[in-house]
Amino acid sequence: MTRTADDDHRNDHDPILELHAVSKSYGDVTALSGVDLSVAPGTIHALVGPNGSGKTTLFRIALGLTRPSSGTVDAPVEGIGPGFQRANFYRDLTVAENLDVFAALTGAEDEAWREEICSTLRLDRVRDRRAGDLSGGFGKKLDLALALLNRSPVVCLDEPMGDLDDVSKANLLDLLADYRDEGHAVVVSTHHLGAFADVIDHLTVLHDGEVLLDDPRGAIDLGDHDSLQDLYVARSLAADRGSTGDT
Ligand SMILES: Nc1ncnc2c1ncn2[C@@H]1O[C@H](COP(=O)(O)OP(=O)(O)OP(=O)(O)O)[C@@H](O)[C@H]1O
Repeated sequence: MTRTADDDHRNDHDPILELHAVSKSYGDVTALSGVDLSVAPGTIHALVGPNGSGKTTLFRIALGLTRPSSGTVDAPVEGIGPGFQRANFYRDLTVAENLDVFAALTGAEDEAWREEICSTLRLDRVRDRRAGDLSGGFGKKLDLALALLNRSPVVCLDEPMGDLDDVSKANLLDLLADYRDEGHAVVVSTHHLGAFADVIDHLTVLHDGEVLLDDPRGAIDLGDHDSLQDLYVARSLAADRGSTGDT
């Protein structure tokens, strides 16, 4: 369910995106089972989990692209900026034309912001290139630019680091941290938790369609683990074995 303008009496600290008891089945495959998720404004919220744990399904439900089998979604009336694992742009248009079309479709009028995104992601050099001819990394950058273009209060980015060069990765982390600091929420689904370790504010771990861990960064006790990545892997392995994974 998307909030309507009349419903939208959020204050600054209310969650910007919430899933309540969301389940999704495909035939006899349970992709998600009773998932609650609450994303706060001004946070970078990482969503991790082994292959097949339900991350993409959760994103698609949050974005309204897939209907949950049960449960509800409370999303902002302004919409969510989607950044997909697979390219989501018009392949026959140039990069610049894609940016123009998406800006027109979403009412994104802030030219300075568009320029900042393009220079941060080093997209400038391929502005006149047909989008379908872009390399994997530049295709990912164009998807990211389109997701961020209209400054949605929340963006959901699926594996945003995939195929990016190291300079662009560093720039993207800075851009996302700034975006967060302006009060927006950034939800990142990734298999590279370590790359986001310095910027994330909240971690949700999915395992077999259920929430295994869901805590603000400051509340996570690493125990004997050296990093969030190590903790996540240990918890996931323990869940596979049916134990708690606490050290
Ligand atoms: N359209 C579909 N039809 C049938 N099963 C599906 C469909 N989409 C997802 N699934 C199943 O739902 C489960 C969760 O898949 P999902 O793609 O959400 O996981 P994921 O965590 O994003 O995985 P990965 O890390 O490999 O991208 C998997 O068992 C998958 O096979």
